[in-house]
Amino acid sequence: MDVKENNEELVREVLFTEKQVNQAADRCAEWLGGIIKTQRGVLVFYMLEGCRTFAQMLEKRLLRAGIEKELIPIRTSSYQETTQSSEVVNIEDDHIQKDQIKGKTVVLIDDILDTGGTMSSLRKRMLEYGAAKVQICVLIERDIERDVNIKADMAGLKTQRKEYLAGVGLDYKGLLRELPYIAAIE
Ligand SMILES: O=P(O)(O)OC[C@H]1O[C@H](OP(=O)(O)OP(=O)(O)O)[C@H](O)[C@@H]1O
Ligand code: HPA
Repeated sequence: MDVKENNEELVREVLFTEKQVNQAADRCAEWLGGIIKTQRGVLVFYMLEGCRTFAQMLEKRLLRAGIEKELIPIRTSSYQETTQSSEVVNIEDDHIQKDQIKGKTVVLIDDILDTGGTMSSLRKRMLEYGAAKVQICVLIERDIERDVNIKADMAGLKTQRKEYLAGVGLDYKGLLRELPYIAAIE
């Protein structure tokens, strides 16, 4: 794919290379595999759209380690085509059997933990459905002070950078999700 087709002219700086992203996915898959193997009936959810790529990376690694686990998608959206989080997080979870969640450990997977709005809404929702415990795993966590009290239990990568990020599923105004590395955009 040429640079133009990939919109790479929008990239200001590569923050994490493809190799670093793969190593981060290795660490997250190992963490997730540990939870799945040691706790019964763990439910694993991942957030569409951004986390599709990271979820596939995890699934591939779990399979390689001999762990077959369904990762269940939930569509969430708060940024739409902007770079600002809205106060309201839409969670589409009609397809999920809520009574299955009661008493279970739930793992929530996402590509990025930024303001924490998305994760805290989802965690609240899972606890309302009766989850015994909610664990959070993200590919990248912004290591910043946030209004919402939330932290990843496992973050493959961390950054204190403030710029909007793109790549490995993360989009910039609907673009750049396909980049194999994580870049600073603005
Ligand atoms: O910590 P936060 O500030 O809530 O941001 C994190 C969320 O924002 C992005 O999703 P978005 O709402 O843009 O939808 P998308 O996954 O379809 O890109 C990203 O994929 C996370 O789910
Ligand atoms: O920096 C970001 N990039 C892409 N999507 C996001 N969602 C929250 N923060 C970001």
